[in-house]
Amino acid sequence: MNILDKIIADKYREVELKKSLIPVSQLESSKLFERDTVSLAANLKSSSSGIIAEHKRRSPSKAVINQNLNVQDVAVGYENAGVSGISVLTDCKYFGGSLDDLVYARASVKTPILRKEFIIDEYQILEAKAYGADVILLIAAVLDKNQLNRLADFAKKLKLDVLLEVHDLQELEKSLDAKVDMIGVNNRNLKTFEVDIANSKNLASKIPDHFIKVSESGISNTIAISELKEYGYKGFLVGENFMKTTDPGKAATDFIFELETQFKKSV
Ligand SMILES: O=P(O)(O)OC[C@@H](O)[C@@H](O)c1c[nH]c2ccccc12
Repeated sequence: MNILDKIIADKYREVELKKSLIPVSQLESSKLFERDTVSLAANLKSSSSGIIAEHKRRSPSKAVINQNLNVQDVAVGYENAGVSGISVLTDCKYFGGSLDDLVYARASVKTPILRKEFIIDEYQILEAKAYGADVILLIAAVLDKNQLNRLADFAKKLKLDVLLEVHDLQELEKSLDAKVDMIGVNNRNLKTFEVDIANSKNLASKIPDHFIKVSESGISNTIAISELKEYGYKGFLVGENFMKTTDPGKAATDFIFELETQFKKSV
């Protein structure tokens, strides 16, 4: 069993347990359930920085990244830096996150928030909405075509944006019928942890133009972003590069400043 299989096997058990503890009616009665969501896709279409900055304490590929920070401080720092979106990991066992992280981040910022989770069931989408997310992630590697289409439609009905993540051509082809705004190409293979930005470049031309293209993982400098922009990418998901510092908000501010300076030089 690879790590992704293990995560998903655990996730099915976790979701069954949660369903038995907290009924859907309780999620639907959350105050945040009524909140008007903010669109990440719309932000990425406008001339925003395109940076989606992630709160990630640890990961199976890197062990500890940063355990000393407060999610609210990180979220506010990212918002002040001018990011287009904030991604909050909610998986506990492998990433050290929680739904509490999501709700605390929500309480601190207006920027669209992505619930970064291994979603396999509608119940988790209801949770995302109830805890204040604007966007959910769907991972093509762990869902069949029917699940992808069904979960994407369910999220859209709740007025949540969907970022559909693929890693290779086969996953991309399986995803093309889903009614989502954004396709994310993960530069990290979730089964082997190998990271290569070239993955985004290679798949770019295969993604139809009506999807907003997002490049995910392993982005550690602004040159990589300039290159990815030439391939049509509008969104850039950056985690570790910010989270490994003592002040991720400052790291994001410096990064976006550098990006803008680079852009001005090139025009
Ligand atoms: O820390 P990085 O290399 O900048 O990567 C961020 C993000 O792309 C990564 O955390 C991620 C991409 N897809 C995922 C799916 C599940 C968990 C995590 C992820």
